[in-house]
Amino acid sequence: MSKRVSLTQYLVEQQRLHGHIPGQLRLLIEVVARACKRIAIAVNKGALGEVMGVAGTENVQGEVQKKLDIISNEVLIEANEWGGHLAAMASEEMDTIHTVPNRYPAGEYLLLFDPLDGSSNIEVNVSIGTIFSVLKKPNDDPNQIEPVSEADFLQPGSQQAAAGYCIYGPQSMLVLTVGDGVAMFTLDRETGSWVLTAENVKVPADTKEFAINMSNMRHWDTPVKRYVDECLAGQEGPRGKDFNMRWVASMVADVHRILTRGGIFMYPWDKREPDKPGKLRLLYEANPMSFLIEQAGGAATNGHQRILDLQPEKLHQRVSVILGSKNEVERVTAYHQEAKGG
Ligand SMILES: O=P(O)(O)OC[C@H]1O[C@](O)(COP(=O)(O)O)[C@@H](O)[C@@H]1O
Ligand SMILES: [Mg+2]
Ligand SMILES: [Mg+2]
Repeated sequence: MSKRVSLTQYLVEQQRLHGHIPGQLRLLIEVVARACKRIAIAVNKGALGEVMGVAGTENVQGEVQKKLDIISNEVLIEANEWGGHLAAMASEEMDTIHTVPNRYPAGEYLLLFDPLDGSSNIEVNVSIGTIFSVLKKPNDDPNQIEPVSEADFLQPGSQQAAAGYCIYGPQSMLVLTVGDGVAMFTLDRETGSWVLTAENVKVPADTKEFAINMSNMRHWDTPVKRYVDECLAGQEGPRGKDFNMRWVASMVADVHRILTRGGIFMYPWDKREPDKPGKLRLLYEANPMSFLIEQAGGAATNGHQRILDLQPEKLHQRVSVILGSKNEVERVTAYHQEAKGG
């Protein structure tokens, strides 16, 4: 890759080649990328800035909010509020949707985000990130401005127009798909621009690396326990090969590793909270990551169904997540079928 290609150049070229990035979508992606650059700078300041510690409030999920959860949420709202490209936003850190004030021309898109992913790693200087998903506003009749409702956001992940994440690690990187493969950009801190550093990213179908929070093992369902036991049995076991394990506890970092070298990531249902399908959120964690993984040739299920086919019922609903290298995801999913007697 000789000539340095900026995010805008890449989007314009992709539009020329595939025609999937109309002006408003390009603008939206550029605005989100700029907001992530501001969050990257705040994260990078660490204890030198006012970003560490708790905010003293709880979000709709009942989780203690970190200062950086709030700061990142505000940066994204502020950056996108002037409208022109989107009609409303939804966030992990906001109970309900945030519509763009109608003094601005409402745009065609809806933006959903996890403003700060991996919150438990903020204070320990481990990679964290921002995850985003873009949907089209349904029945977008330009002649009648229908007020946007929460129901407009409840679209299956297969309807996403774009998805991505920004990882704030040793490098800040933006990883993006608009449905024509996955591209990665690295933030050049000297010029402040996102520079294309990888495109047509592919996840290998096979892997010897699994990621799951092992401390929950006693709470797992049989199919997950069986799969992990077989990985741990290694060469002498039914898989006939040794597996390695990784768990960063930042979904962005675990998924970034998988997009970079393969692997399987699991945050399955467990009986600690049996009424909850899982810990991770469908609309702004599982759907965008599943779109990226599938666009890179991987797979993503909840153990039973393709995540992108799930019909959302609530804005903050949770889901069991199994994603990554295709053959491993299919194996874990098959174990769920077998357990169901399928
Ligand atoms: O602490 P655990 O149970 O290992 O959970 C880690 C998971 O929780 C998360 O931190 C949840 O995301 P948030 O930090 O955005 O709430 C994921 O990034 C990560 O995969
Ligand atoms: Mg998260
Ligand atoms: Mg979060």
